[in-house]
Amino acid sequence: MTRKKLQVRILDDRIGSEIPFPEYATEGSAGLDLRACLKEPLTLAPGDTHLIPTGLSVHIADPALAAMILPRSGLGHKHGIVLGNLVGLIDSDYQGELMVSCWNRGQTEFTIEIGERLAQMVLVPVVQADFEVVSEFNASDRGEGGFGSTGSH
Ligand SMILES: O=c1ccn([C@H]2C[C@H](O)[C@@H](COP(=O)(O)OP(=O)(O)OP(=O)(O)O)O2)c(=O)[nH]1
Ligand SMILES: [Mg+2]
Repeated sequence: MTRKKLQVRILDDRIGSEIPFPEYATEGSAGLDLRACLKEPLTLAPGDTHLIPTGLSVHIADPALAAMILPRSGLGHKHGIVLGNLVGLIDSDYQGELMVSCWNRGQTEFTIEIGERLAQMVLVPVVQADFEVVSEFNASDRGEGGFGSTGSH
């Protein structure tokens, strides 16, 4: 197993005690759960979106990496708590606090407790593009077909 060293700053002194430090839940987990670093519980009414601090910042530093913030399936499916931006992308040069945009897309209010696991962060490889402007592409099997062009089933 290869792990990447990732610099992290702890911005709230409750992290590591009252609010656990993020860790992989199992050996095979892809994501690190990010927790709500709130001063008090926060109730999201149906339709509400709130930007919630995590109490942590990371500096990925390597442009060949990024982090994605993804919803947790249980919160999203059972309680309608997903991300206001659908997916969060953390740039390798971002040094600010990791924030989670929480959107209650459900029909009932939901209370986010202090330290609740809200979302998960996944480190992903990135390839930056170097655009080469051309007038034509070499022909491919698909060509310009998309959006269902290969049939309805
Ligand atoms: O869920 C998220 C999404 C983004 N960010 C931080 C890290 C990211 O590197 C930065 C900018 O995000 P993005 O590029 O998606 O937002 P933008 O609206 O394009 O803002 P900017 O103009 O700052 O790039 O905000 C978070 O903390 N949480
Ligand atoms: Mg941006």
